[in-house]
Amino acid sequence: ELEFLEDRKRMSKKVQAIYLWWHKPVIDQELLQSLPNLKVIANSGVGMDHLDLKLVASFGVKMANAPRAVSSSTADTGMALLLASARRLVEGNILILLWLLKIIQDLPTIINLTFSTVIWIIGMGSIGYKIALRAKAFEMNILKEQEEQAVGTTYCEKIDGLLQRADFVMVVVSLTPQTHKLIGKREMELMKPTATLINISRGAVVDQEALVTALQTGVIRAAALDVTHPEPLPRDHTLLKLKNVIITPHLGIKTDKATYMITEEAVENILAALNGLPIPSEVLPS
Ligand SMILES: O=CC(=O)O
Repeated sequence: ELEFLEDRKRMSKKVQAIYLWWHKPVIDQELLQSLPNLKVIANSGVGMDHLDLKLVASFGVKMANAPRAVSSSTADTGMALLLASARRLVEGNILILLWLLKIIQDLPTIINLTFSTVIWIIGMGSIGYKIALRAKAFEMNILKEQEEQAVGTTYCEKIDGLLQRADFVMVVVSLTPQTHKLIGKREMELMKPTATLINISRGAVVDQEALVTALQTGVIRAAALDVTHPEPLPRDHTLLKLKNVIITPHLGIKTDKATYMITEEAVENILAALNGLPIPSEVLPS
């Protein structure tokens, strides 16, 4: 039996599974208390930062996300941003007019990806792994230390050297209290002045104030962001005005096939939970 609900207050007590469609409905204590039969919440994406995992688990409710459906799409978006920034595609699309009108003669230099260009992928989960595959295909160098997978307490000791060596820093890590503003002023100052920061995780993983300053003062070359904090940014936000930034509206997984694939994965997770089987993409509270 399926119910499509806009108004969470109308949710029947019989509900056993919720498919969270782009963070809706909001799951809080009140809702969980009102659903005594709830067994599983399946999320329509990979990031679970909108859910209080511990709270949900304390009600004996299982949770699942959809990494199979979203990893490749998100990795493609990350690479598209990397390429667009390196090859100045967005700027080039504007410059073509000035060039054909002979207003400009000299075109800007674009950045090479091959020949010892180094990418550091922060967050070697299912998306990070797919980015690594793509970066390899572009003959980029992936930092060996990646495998050490350092998010957590050992992170601070490791992060500095990697930031200093990377030409492209791709942020893919989940947003948690530990990764909030993980990339701040200090981290950006460690980066090469020629480096590019790409964020496809969550806006709050990067300190946006510090990013604005870093981009304005040449601390780093450029940024390419599919995520910001908040989304969308207010109209007068400086990030929207800087020439060395590309921003897309959280397009990460919004492909033509995504809705189908994500829903299919969510249904698999829900059916497994309802039948008491192992949930393929179960997410546990950390
Ligand atoms: O943002 C997209 C996701 O969390 O999968």
